[in-house]
Amino acid sequence: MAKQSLHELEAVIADRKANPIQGSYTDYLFTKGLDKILKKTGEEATEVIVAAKNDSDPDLILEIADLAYNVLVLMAERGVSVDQIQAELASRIGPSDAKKLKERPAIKKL
Ligand SMILES: N=c1c2ncn([C@@H]3O[C@H](COP(=O)(O)OP(=O)(O)OP(=O)(O)O)[C@@H](O)[C@H]3O)c2ncn1[C@@H]1O[C@H](COP(=O)(O)O)[C@@H](O)[C@H]1O
Repeated sequence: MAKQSLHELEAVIADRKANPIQGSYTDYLFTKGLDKILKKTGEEATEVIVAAKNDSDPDLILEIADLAYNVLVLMAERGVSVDQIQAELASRIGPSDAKKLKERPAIKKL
């Protein structure tokens, strides 16, 4: 199955911002501006909550993908990168996880 990484989608969104294309939904959001992007992000977050609460709703993955796309558009609008989010998440790795990571090479040597 074809996959698209967050970095790849980030690059497409950045390209739409730099080189607007007629009919592009991403360009439509950037043209409407921050308030529209925030409104759509809030709507998509609500749709994720509704789908997650409903066991028989088949659309949870679709709704999470919509939210991820909207958050990436919001990040581009506010100048936040996927790398920055990854660095922030990495900085939160707890002491026990850091210890486990340090122990890995020692285990390999055995
Ligand atoms: N992942 C997405 C993505 N997810 C959702 N959407 C669009 O988001 C819109 C959401 O529909 P809604 O009914 O909520 O909104 P609407 O009624 O169309 O419009 P408004 O409510 O915003 O006024 C749809 O038009 C979807 O096509 C997306 N549009 C684009 N992408 C990605 O962005 C790339 C670039 O897309 P374009 O900018 O359209 O070229 C695509 O190749 C995709 O990878």
